[in-house]
Amino acid sequence: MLALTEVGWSVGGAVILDDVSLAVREGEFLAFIGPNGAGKTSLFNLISGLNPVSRGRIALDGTDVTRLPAHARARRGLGRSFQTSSLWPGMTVADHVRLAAQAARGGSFALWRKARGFDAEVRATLERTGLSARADALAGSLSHGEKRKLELAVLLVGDPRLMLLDEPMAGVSAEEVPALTELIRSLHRDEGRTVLMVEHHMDVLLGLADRVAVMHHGTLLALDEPDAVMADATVQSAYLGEEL
Ligand SMILES: Nc1ncnc2c1ncn2[C@@H]1O[C@H](COP(=O)(O)OP(=O)(O)OP(=O)(O)O)[C@@H](O)[C@H]1O
Repeated sequence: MLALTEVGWSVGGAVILDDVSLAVREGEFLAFIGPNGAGKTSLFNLISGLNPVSRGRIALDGTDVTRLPAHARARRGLGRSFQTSSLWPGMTVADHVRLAAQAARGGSFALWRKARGFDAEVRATLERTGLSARADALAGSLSHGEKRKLELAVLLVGDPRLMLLDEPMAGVSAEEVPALTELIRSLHRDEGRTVLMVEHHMDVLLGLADRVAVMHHGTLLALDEPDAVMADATVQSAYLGEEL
């Protein structure tokens, strides 16, 4: 479904990503780990089209999308979430989903005009993400876990087949991690979506991922099933003194 061939990214002469090649099959859950600054978010930016690659090729469903902008990749089924929250604190949960639905269906993203319609879709999406009881709450009043759920709800409205989740557990309290983990698991297992996820919670990842990609200094250090990656001597030595 996704193939990266010798992908690299440089900024002002600094090589941030170098020679990253990997292939993801449809329905797979691939986790990305690596120390801070290893290049995980930068790689997601290249895959989603937020930044152009400096070298290499990216293909989606066998089609070269290397030169396609982010919105064109989104139309082909790619959706991504961001490490930092992208919600409007003064807008309700339901209105976030309604506006996302309006934008996804090609309507203008009119903030000044309350998006009408889409009630059934909003209801279903909030139910799907466990947010029904919070429909009328302002996003700013949500817990971290609920905010992460709402970001997923906004993403799901576009019905992405390939989801790039950048640290979806960031800032979430320990009590809220299991519900969020289950939601992400069901997006993959029950709905068959392909998921690429950057996450620092190793215990969460090991239970979700089919394979784990280890990034280190802008390169792909290892890519294998979770147990094999954790047992890999190179990975262990790269992480010596680092928290996995
Ligand atoms: N626009 C940019 N210009 C210059 N350097 C950048 C830019 N974006 C990222 N970098 C650098 O690229 C490196 C990789 O950053 P990136 O955010 O991709 O790492 P990461 O693995 O996602 O880290 P974290 O786990 O902390 O989110 C870092 O050294 C960062 O400072």
